[in-house]
Amino acid sequence: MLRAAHFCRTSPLTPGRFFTTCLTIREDNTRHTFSSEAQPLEDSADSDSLGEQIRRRRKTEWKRRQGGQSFLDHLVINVRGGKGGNGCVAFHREKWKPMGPPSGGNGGRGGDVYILPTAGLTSLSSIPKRIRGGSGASGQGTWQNGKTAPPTIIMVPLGTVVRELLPGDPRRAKDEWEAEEESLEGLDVDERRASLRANRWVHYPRYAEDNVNRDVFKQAEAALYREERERRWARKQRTLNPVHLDLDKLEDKKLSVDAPLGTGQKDFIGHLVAAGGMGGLGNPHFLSPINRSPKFATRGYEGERVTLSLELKILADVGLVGMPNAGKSTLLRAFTGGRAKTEVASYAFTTLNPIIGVIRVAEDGTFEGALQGVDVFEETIIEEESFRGADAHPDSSVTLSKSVPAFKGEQSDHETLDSDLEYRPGHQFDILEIFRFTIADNPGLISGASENVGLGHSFLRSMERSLALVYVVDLSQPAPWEELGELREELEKYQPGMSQKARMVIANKADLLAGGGEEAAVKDAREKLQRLGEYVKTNMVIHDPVSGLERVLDVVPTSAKYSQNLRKVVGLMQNYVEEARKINEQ
Ligand SMILES: Nc1nc2c(ncn2[C@@H]2O[C@H](COP(=O)(O)OP(=O)(O)OP(=O)(O)O)[C@@H](O)[C@H]2O)c(=O)[nH]1
Ligand SMILES: [Mg+2]
Repeated sequence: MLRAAHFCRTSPLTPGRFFTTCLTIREDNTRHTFSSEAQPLEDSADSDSLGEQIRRRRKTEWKRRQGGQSFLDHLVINVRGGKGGNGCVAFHREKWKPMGPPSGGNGGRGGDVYILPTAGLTSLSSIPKRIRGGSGASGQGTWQNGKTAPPTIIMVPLGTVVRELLPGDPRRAKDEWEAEEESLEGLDVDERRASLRANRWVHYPRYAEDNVNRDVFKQAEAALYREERERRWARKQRTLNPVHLDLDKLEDKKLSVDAPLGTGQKDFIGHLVAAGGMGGLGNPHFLSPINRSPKFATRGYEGERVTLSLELKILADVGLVGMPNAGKSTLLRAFTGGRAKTEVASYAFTTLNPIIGVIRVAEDGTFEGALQGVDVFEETIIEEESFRGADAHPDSSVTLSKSVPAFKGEQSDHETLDSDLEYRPGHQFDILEIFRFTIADNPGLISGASENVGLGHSFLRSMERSLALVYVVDLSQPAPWEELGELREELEKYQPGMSQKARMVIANKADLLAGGGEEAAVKDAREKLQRLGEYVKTNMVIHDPVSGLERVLDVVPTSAKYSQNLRKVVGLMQNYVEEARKINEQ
């Protein structure tokens, strides 16, 4: 196996220009270094925000190196039940009783590992990749049995699907028996036997050699292997019935009346995924008419080892799909009035994990996000700085809002709303709300994502169950239609037929084309939009599986930054969601 360590360092060359140097040390000690000049950072940035930019860029680079394997909606974890405690070899000692009976206690059971759906959690980020149940305590003299380890509970968010990975899956770790087999590889018969014995038996001090030559020990060993064969078979049977849990409800089961007494377990603590190992047997267990003084005991068994894939079903009704920097995150922020905390910045792959926002709509099509009073959705760093400035001077008039003319021909969502003072975001909106749906902002999808270019395309997993997909393209690009074709291709490569879920094309950043309102610019913008519409009409037709009819995607120009024309987008999205929900109900 080729193991490699990576060290990356981003260092300033000249102010504003940065070099990323990566050093890879392979297992065979060969070193591989490469440097790449990163995109220049903003010149105007002060040292604070420069540091912040470097931090963010490093985070993005780290995520890119994961090759699309580390989205927080999907996690593969290795779980081990706790090891059982060892049995004890001891003899009772009392005054005037020199040859007391064997009195070694049994080992305690290893801790079981449970998985419990929990309200209030939203991500899998807090779950470690390796989880191990506690070990049972070893037995002691005077018949003292070891304590059973307490259970370990993995708390997962509601909506998590848990699947056990089966043999053959490269991500699966070896189970307890396979791991032992692996450790014995390359040993000859005697070494193998010695190793197996060392893992299974505890001997009275200085009696190890004597024990292994005695018949009573050999009989006990044969019995142990017979029993082990049965347990091995039972463990194999378990793979025929692997763990598969769909944890989308809170469970409040009462313990069955048959629950063993003294488990001390009153509440439901979850679903058992890996049982702890049995404790070892103390030496009284081997007492027999032909062996009055057993000088051996067994060790505790390893707990079950399973590899689980945890998948968070993010059930967003609508998913935004677009190239990096198209403005998906800005759109989500504008739809939710800045409530959705998703980062916005002018470099590619700012968004590293899918993020969900809720859109609430009133009867007349007003959506709550438009009432938050934010007119301009700036980049996160700029917004943070403005907030800091406003905090420092409470009397100053620094606000995020600034008036920007709507791009010609399109309505501003805020202009129409200013007069409607009865609308208020927050709880007041509850009485007006007639429809609600969720929307997901995704990381950027680029051409070649299926070969793990960029962040790969595995984040689309959370979109599989979306009711509708919406393409977001940057209208200020010279040929936005080319982006569309690439996006569709990547969707299809991820899952054939997925592009059929697309319903709309948002042509964002329209303000950049005709924000000033000059006639020539407006004319150009209109022509570009028309060309985009024609491309969509001829190349992006989808076949509605229900009606059997062909369907043309809607094309809507918007400016996410200045919240323009979003009302129309929300209205259309509402239609798609209503339609899809109706079909799903049938
Ligand atoms: N002028 C203008 N700029 C916009 C608009 N929407 C987004 N931007 C800018 O475009 C840049 C990228 O925006 P993001 O929202 O981060 O883009 P994204 O698609 O989420 O990018 P990734 O997360 O990297 O995939 C930021 O600098 C935004 O301020 C818009 O409608 N008009
Ligand atoms: Mg983004």
